[in-house]
Amino acid sequence: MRGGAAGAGRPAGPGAGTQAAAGGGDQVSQQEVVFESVSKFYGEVLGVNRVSLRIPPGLTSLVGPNGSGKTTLMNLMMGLIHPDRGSVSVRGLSPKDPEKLMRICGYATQYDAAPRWASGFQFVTTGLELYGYSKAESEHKAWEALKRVSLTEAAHRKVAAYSKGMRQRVRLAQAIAHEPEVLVLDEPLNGLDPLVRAETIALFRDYAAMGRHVILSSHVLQEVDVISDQVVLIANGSILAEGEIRGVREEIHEHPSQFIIRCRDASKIASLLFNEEHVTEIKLNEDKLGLLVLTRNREEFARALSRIALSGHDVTSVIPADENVDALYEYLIGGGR
Ligand SMILES: Nc1ncnc2c1ncn2[C@@H]1O[C@H](COP(=O)(O)OP(=O)(O)OP(=O)(O)O)[C@@H](O)[C@H]1O
Repeated sequence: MRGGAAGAGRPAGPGAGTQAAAGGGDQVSQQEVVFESVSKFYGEVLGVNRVSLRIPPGLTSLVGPNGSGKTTLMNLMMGLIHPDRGSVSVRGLSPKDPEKLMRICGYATQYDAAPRWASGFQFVTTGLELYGYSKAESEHKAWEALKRVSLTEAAHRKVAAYSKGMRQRVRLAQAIAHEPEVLVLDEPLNGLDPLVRAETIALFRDYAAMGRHVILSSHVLQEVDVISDQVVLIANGSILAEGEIRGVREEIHEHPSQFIIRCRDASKIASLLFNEEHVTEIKLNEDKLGLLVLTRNREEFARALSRIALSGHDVTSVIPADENVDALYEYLIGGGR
């Protein structure tokens, strides 16, 4: 199902079973968010490409650089956009049925959407009234939600006077106010100070512990790795790796590096490198003067090649074949640097 992000192949990894399995049982999908071979284009621009994913209840983080497709996946789940190909279902519901979907979903976009003229309390209450709750019910639920995000003191102040972190929290309050089973939050930890961040994460964990879905996005794996039950790494509209963090980290660490070797006798060097345990694949050039080597261990590869050169084989040059892929993995694992 790969879309070939930056040309990366995906090694088989342990994962948490979030990868879509063909013909998954209907009973299971009633409890999951399912993408089946979903593609979405914005005109010529790729949003996501052939994404297949099963997200079980719990806390799942979508992680990837700017423009990788995180918001597109969230908007597809919430029925704000529809796939060009494939299908999406959210706990058995189609996103094309917004009335039912909105009853079980809460969505906080990354945009600072709360109207400045309203107080935090009015903003959350109005949202609930639109869901059909009575005024009294709406006010009660709004107050409870504002309590959950520690905004009761500022509840009657205008949103215009809120800090960035407070505006982030009032949107979270609006998303949780009707106690949805599926909470989708686009970059919800942006702009929060450490104390509020810790409280917010505790709220997510409480939600997840109740068997609900909490699906959030982040640019930075390190921001969400320890808090997530599963992570989904996205680049260029395709899933790079997904599952429990340990398995995903292993996949990243073990992703093969590619090198092009130019040399006099490529067949001989290929046969010597083939004995190395870290070498996963070798392709010989037709001219027999070059080869492409995939290795899981750059240091071992460098040592092996030095040994080969020192034993009299002529190696003209060695160049990394795909620095973009390496840089992407380094970005993901290195905290978005
Ligand atoms: N409305 C749109 N019109 C045209 N292209 C779009 C639109 N929305 C998204 N895209 C493109 O689709 C791709 C995926 O974008 P998306 O917003 O899903 O990524 P993202 O991972 O959420 O990025 P960020 O971290 O910056 O929010 C990008 O190339 C983006 O430019």
